[in-house]
Amino acid sequence: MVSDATREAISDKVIFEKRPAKLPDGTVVDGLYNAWITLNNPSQYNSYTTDMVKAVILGFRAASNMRDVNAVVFTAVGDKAFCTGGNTKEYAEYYAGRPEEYRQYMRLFNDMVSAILGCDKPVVCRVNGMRIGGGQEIGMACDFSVASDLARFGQAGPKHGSAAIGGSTDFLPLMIGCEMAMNSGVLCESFSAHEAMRLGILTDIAPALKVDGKFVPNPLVETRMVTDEWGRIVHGKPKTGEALAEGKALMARGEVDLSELDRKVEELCGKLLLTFPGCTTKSVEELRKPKLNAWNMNKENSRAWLGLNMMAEANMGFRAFNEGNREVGREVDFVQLRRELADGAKFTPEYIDSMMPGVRK
Ligand SMILES: CC(C)(COP(=O)(O)OP(=O)(O)OC[C@H]1O[C@@H](n2cnc3c(N)ncnc32)[C@H](O)[C@@H]1OP(=O)(O)O)[C@@H](O)C(=O)NCCC(=O)NCCSC(=O)C1=CCCCC1=O
Repeated sequence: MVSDATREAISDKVIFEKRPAKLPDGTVVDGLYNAWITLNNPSQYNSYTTDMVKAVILGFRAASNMRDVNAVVFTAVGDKAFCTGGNTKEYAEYYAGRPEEYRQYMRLFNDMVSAILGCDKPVVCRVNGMRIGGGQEIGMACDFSVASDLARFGQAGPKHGSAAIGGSTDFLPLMIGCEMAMNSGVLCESFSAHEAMRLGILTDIAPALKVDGKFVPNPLVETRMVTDEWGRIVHGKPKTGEALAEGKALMARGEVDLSELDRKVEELCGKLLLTFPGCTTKSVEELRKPKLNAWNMNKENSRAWLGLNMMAEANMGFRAFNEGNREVGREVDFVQLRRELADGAKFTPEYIDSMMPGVRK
């Protein structure tokens, strides 16, 4: 149930809140609200469990129907992660080897993405930290994203036994271009908030590190618009060498403060408030169409493939992440796997067990 209460937990790990709407200058507006839907699973980087997916759907549907709600803010607890996708513990310990149940789960996941894309209010993703895997997918389904400049963005599928077909393969080519989409969706190379902004998946970024009481830009990445010796833009790329060491030292001295992120999110919601509601909804609906069309074209096939893949690579990859650790690693030995598959290895339970990190010395 979602009521008009100001704040309530709609599952043990999702909070629904109606916060008073504000004008762009911060003045509170009586009788109007923004609905905040907050993932609350910080110890697992705000990854979503099945129950959380159900609650997110409920939250979006409820906010969509509330006539006094201006916009929806989708965010998460803490400053580490917005969301790192599906809960790998649940994937590894429950869904691995259960293709039909995972297919049912994917009905819910698809409904979550569709609930965001079909929300009758503009949706703002408040990116409080890393947005990875399915987290990136539900984030990109939102209409606007405003991020902490310490956040990182990327996919995990092909490293952990999945494919980024819960939205990213639909949205990324449209939003950042096919080539960078390949980089992210296949190689799983993550990018910084500065790079994400430059590539076009963020509306704005906010400094989040305070050193000696002052905000400083992310000290781990290059923030100047400069090129390397070969003429390639390095803005947003990780610093290296001495600059990186200095950046890390600054990071260690500072503290994370998301107040500037909150100010920017409220300001954006305030700008939305100063528009005709019907015209804004229509504009949002139209501007969503490229994402929605791509999503609707592929989501059912993707669901079926993901279900069956829980017998093979997902079974192996998510278990490897879940059963591995920093010492033995959390990925399979891809070269060994490829060699053995080329020799005809089958995805039997014994073979999957034997591929867990640290099992074969
Ligand atoms: C790269 C990471 C996101 C961050 O790495 P790092 O900063 O080194 O942190 P970790 O030590 O790895 O993680 C900290 C603790 O959080 C737990 N954690 C992180 N992510 C998850 C998760 N998704 N589910 C459950 N728990 C998670 C981690 O285990 C640590 O806890 P511990 O107790 O062990 O200390 C890295 O964390 C990472 O790669 N995470 C997994 C990302 C991932 O594979 N996500 C699922 C992708 S697939 C997906 O989302 C899909 C969506 C719909 C369609 C189908 C699909 O596959």
